[in-house]
Amino acid sequence: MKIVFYGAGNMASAIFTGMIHKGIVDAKNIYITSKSNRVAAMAFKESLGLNVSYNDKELCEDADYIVLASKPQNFTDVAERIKAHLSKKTKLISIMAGIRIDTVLEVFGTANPVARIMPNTNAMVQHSVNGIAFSDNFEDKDELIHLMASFGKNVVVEEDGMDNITAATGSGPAFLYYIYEQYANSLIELGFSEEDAQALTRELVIGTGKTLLERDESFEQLRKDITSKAGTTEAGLDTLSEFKLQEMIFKTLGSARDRSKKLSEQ
Ligand SMILES: NC(=O)C1=CN([C@@H]2O[C@H](COP(=O)(O)OP(=O)(O)OC[C@H]3O[C@@H](n4cnc5c(N)ncnc54)[C@H](O)[C@@H]3O)[C@@H](O)[C@H]2O)C=CC1
Ligand SMILES: O=C(O)[C@@H]1CCC=N1
Repeated sequence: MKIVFYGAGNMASAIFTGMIHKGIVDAKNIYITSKSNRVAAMAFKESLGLNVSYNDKELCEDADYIVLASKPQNFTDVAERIKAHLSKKTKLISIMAGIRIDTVLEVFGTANPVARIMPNTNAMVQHSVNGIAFSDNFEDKDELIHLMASFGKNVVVEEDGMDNITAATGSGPAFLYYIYEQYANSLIELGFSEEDAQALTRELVIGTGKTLLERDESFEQLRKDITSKAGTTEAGLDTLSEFKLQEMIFKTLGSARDRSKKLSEQ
């Protein structure tokens, strides 16, 4: 199997690192190319043993999958590199937020099988959530689903569901990291050093994450287990509940979803 990544940035590297670390694809079957960060691409060759090439004919020849992993705004440039060498049998995998399947086909002027994937950077620790939407002519979906399962949980959706999954779990890690940043900043305000604030917040997040891995109680139950009657947690939660946190998060997700829709219209 030959998998070619056009783009070797944050998201592509999380995917191919996850695939190689999980042993689902041999590094020698992965080819990457980029535009700007050639040094980074060569570093991946050194660290992971994959192939780096800038020869589009060589890259596209006998490719089973070509992963379109540039930013949406660079897609047409990437397509120009691939067009002349694209085989009809090659399956196109797009991770570009907001770019619809019919747009991919229109830009290439082909009828290749296309899958839209919406992963997240947790792929680098094999714990992504992957929204997947297939073109109608995509055969042997199970092979790709198996590949994607190597670095995360798959959620197969109709293409209209991709805007929501992009907001919820594609951008989702960034929203949580932002909340963790504010938590650490608040620890500094409480009087902790910046170093301690970062370390304590990190440990808290990792600890609650590991609890969620090992316990199946609901978020609410896990919260209630901490909240002693008339205790410190209850006092804090009484204050927290005065702010419209759920509305803030919903509006945040709504803006990300709307941006995904806007990208689809371009
Ligand atoms: N970063 C994330 O958490 C996620 C990103 N995505 C999507 O993944 C795509 C890439 O995002 P990032 O990895 O964050 O961006 P990035 O800027 O880190 O990587 C973009 C890559 O595309 C390459 N590139 C640009 N023009 C090219 C060309 N003409 N030929 C070959 N390579 C070219 C760049 O050299 C770079 O390696 C975007 O479409 C984004 O919507 C999807 C899910 C999550
Ligand atoms: O911010 C973006 O557009 C990309 C897609 C989801 C996460 N990062």
